[in-house]
Amino acid sequence: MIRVGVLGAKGRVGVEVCKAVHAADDMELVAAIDAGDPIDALSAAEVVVDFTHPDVVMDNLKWCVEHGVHPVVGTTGFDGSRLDTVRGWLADNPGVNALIAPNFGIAAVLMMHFAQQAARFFESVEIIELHHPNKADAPSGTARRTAELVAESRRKAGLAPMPDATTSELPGARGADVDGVRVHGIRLAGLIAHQEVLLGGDGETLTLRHDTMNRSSFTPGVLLGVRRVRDLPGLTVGLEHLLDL
Ligand SMILES: NC(=O)C1=CN([C@@H]2O[C@H](COP(=O)(O)OP(=O)(O)OC[C@H]3O[C@@H](n4cnc5c(N)ncnc54)[C@H](OP(=O)(O)O)[C@@H]3O)[C@@H](O)[C@H]2O)C=CC1
Ligand SMILES: O=C(O)C1=N[C@H](C(=O)O)C[C@H](O)C1
Repeated sequence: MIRVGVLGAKGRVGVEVCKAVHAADDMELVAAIDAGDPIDALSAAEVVVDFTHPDVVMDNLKWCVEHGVHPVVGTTGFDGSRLDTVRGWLADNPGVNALIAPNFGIAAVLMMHFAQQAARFFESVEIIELHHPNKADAPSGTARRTAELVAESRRKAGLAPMPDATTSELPGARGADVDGVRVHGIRLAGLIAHQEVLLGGDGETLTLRHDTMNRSSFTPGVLLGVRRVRDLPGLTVGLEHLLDL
């Protein structure tokens, strides 16, 4: 049995993670912590799943690593500098591993993978992410990561910057620039989490679209991460590394 703790246990995703861990034959839910609860309850866990908030996730991660607990993190807000900080903590605490994934949905991971594969064939790529209005961060972690993967593919293929003749714009009208890729964020009541990657070339376009219909869709990926994190040395970023893509 894997002893699992959950941080953000009363949140939209945390509730689903607790249910999934509870239902798994090979896991025991030893701690379910939310804001204001003492974190020490997590000492009984081997693996901790974090779905909290970008403002608190670094403190949570530090606690886990320093207490020999392997974190599996779905919380977003990670940039290169935060990831380097986590790598430093892990280097100081050998034997502890961490998995951070901007999206644990299998279809979302495939969408990112397909975008990365397709990017080198197109002059233009832009990303539209659409989420519920209670989301704290923009752009979404998934969109940020997709843009980085697209940019990496374009660099490897030696592509020129994307054509864009805009010389006059209202601030924000062209979205955020993530590694040279434009990302547009929609916050709309009724939505959960959705993303389109638009790829354009000479006389044709390709649109990759992913839709999250319910938050239980994240739990198979989370459980996979919980089962595997102890055997993944150091920091792993992205669920794709656990899938045979
Ligand atoms: N990687 C993935 O697949 C996915 C990632 N996410 C990300 O996960 C994060 C959470 O999303 P969501 O569930 O919608 O958010 P919610 O706001 O619904 O849930 C977060 C929960 O964490 C609690 N919390 C806040 N601070 C702490 C703390 N220090 N310790 C323990 N619990 C705390 C919050 O309490 P309170 O409300 O009282 O502050 C809340 O109950 C976001 O960053 C989101 O982008 C979401 C979906 C999928
Ligand atoms: O906040 C959310 O809801 C989601 N957050 C993650 C992100 O920022 O990419 C994953 C998914 O989009 C849902």
